[in-house]
Amino acid sequence: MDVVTAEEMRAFDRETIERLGIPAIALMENAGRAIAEEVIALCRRRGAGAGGGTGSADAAGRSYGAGALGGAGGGTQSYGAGAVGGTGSADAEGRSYGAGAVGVGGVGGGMQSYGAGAVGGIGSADAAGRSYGAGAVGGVGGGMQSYGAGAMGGGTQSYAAGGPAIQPPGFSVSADPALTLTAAGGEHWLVLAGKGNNGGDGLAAARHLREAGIAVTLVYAAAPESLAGEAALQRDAAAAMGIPAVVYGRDAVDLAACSGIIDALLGTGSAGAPRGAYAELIAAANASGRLIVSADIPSGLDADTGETHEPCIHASVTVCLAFLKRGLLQYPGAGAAGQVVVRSIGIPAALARESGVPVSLLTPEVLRTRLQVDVSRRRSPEGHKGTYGHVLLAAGSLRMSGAGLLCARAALRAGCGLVTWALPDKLLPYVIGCAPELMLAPVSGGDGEWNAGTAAEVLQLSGSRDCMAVGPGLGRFEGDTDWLRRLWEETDSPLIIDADALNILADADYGSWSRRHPVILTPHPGEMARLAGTSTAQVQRDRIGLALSYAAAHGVILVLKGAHTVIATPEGQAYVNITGHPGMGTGGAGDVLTGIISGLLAQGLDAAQAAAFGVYLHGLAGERAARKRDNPAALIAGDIIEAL
Ligand SMILES: NC(=O)C1=CN([C@@H]2O[C@H](COP(=O)(O)OP(=O)(O)OC[C@H]3O[C@@H](n4cnc5c(N)ncnc54)[C@H](O)[C@@H]3O)[C@@H](O)[C@H]2O)[C@@H](O)CC1
Ligand SMILES: Nc1ncnc2c1ncn2[C@@H]1O[C@H](COP(=O)(O)OP(=O)(O)O)[C@@H](O)[C@H]1O
Ligand SMILES: [K+]
Repeated sequence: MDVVTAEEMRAFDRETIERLGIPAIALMENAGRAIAEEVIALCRRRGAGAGGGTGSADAAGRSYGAGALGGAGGGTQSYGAGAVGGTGSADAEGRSYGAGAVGVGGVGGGMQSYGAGAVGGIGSADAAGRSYGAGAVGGVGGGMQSYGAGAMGGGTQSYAAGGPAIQPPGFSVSADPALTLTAAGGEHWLVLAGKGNNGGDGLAAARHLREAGIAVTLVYAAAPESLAGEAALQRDAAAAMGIPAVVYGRDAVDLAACSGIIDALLGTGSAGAPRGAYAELIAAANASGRLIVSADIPSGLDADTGETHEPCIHASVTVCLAFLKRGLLQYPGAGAAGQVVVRSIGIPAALARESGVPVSLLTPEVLRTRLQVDVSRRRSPEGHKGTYGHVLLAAGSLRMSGAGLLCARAALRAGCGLVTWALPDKLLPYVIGCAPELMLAPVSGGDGEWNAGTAAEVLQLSGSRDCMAVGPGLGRFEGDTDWLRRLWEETDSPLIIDADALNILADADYGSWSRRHPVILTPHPGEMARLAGTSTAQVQRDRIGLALSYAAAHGVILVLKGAHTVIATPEGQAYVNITGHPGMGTGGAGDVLTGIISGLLAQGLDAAQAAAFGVYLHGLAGERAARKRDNPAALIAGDIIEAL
């Protein structure tokens, strides 16, 4: 899934309108419809009657991709419960990716399920039960009557594993379930409309909600006469339908007197902190305690950096239009957006590909198709330990031997054939037997610390290894710059640099160091700040932007760790990972990541593949490890290794 800036988004808008000839109003209509569909799905899920289900796409609260919100329908009539969810894809962890595939939805247990499973029916799942591609999970029709293409005929369970949809015999008919709410009586939504196109999207959504029987009131942030272009057309259409409207500042408005709020105040055209009526409406909407659905981005969010201005909407759901915006992936914006659903509005996805949008969400599909990673990690039936490569690790010191041990064990669990851990010889008696699978290579360090003279020994060891990881628990020592420079310039395999080895780099002018093989740097934000000569806060201000520019300028693969880790390549690509868990904020979790990446490198993945796939697997393992604990706060780094 491509991730765009506001400027890229505007260019794709323009191209669609000017080159393809699709009128701007058509895009806005699609946007309004998409927003309305998500609001209706929300109303249905919170038990307004029809769906009865409380389905949510993602136990971890993340959902990217159209249809991710589809839930299970258990009511007597479930129009579209699951049907809406029928356009997304989900992996076994419940995360949903991508437009056009099948969401977690699609389970219809109602007496009549229109669309439950209906959309599903084509696709495939891998052996691990993860489902990729269009239609993968859908197709479970449990209703007494199932209408719709792909509905699996009312059987108890019918899985559409790759097969074509089976039509029930006889006459069939389908309605427009995504825009239908059978019991809309209790719903009254306010649509907060700005005067730009974001407001226009909200106004278009209002008409569809009204059609679904939901009471709607428009709240204009500016005088309606000040709207122009397509937004003005939407204003007039809403007025012609008799949708009630008030103007903030002129009429009395109580934002708590509703069942939900559509935030269509500011979108990608927003500049700086919200001003005047916009700021007041945002603050009042947040204070209302009502559910907020944002159009495109939460108003007050910087669409590129993810900075939240004061004030910024705190949405439950953000219906992101056409392409995922960078600011929705970067904290704190990611926290203000709630569940993100990316919906197509008629701007071809190929535009982003063709124009070389540099940032992608790291999904299994992106790993497979853009990075060409074999995510199934197939082992050759005739493979042996030599097939899967040999990691050399230079790590650990007297006070931080555990970092080396964690890293080495993680490399083994990542599936490499062999791991040799080079460590100061004084440590040897203490770590012997800690991980019997490891090979230990003591280097001269009488006091348990590293010293500059060990470079030759490490280089000697590296000669017959497939990659080298340096840094976890290393400590600093006299002459460490020259020591690292020798490893950098003379190792004949990919190098991964972490922890204190990053701090050595930060103090060195390493731009002049020569290097023939790829280097992966894995800084956390504090280490990144030292590398880039800036503050941690500045690093966190726009992690994607910084990672892209640093990796390109220094010719390295950069793994900027932390929630939503960014992997950037020297060629100018970046991948944003969304696996992981806050429980992973624990000492040694980064050492585990370094081990995983080196284990993958040894198996022959290239540096970008190993970094991206390593980060992805590390996050998944962290999630699994967190689920095993009574409370995720109890998670420790070793648990992540065991969950690999
Ligand atoms: N063809 C298009 O351009 C499409 C645009 N779309 C929507 O249009 C949005 C972008 O629309 P616009 O470019 O019109 O911009 P916005 O609607 O985001 O906002 C621009 C308006 O807000 C005002 N404004 C900007 N910053 C402000 C601040 N800090 N405080 C108060 N007022 C501020 C500006 O004066 C202007 O009137 C997208 O986010 C999306 O929702 C969609 O309808 C799809 C198609
Ligand atoms: N909130 C979070 N969500 C996802 N991943 C996290 C979160 N907090 C930490 N992590 C991950 O845990 C690891 C911590 O690494 P690091 O800070 O280097 O720890 P250490 O130096 O103790 O090994 C990183 O991979 C980071 O991305
Ligand atoms: K908005």
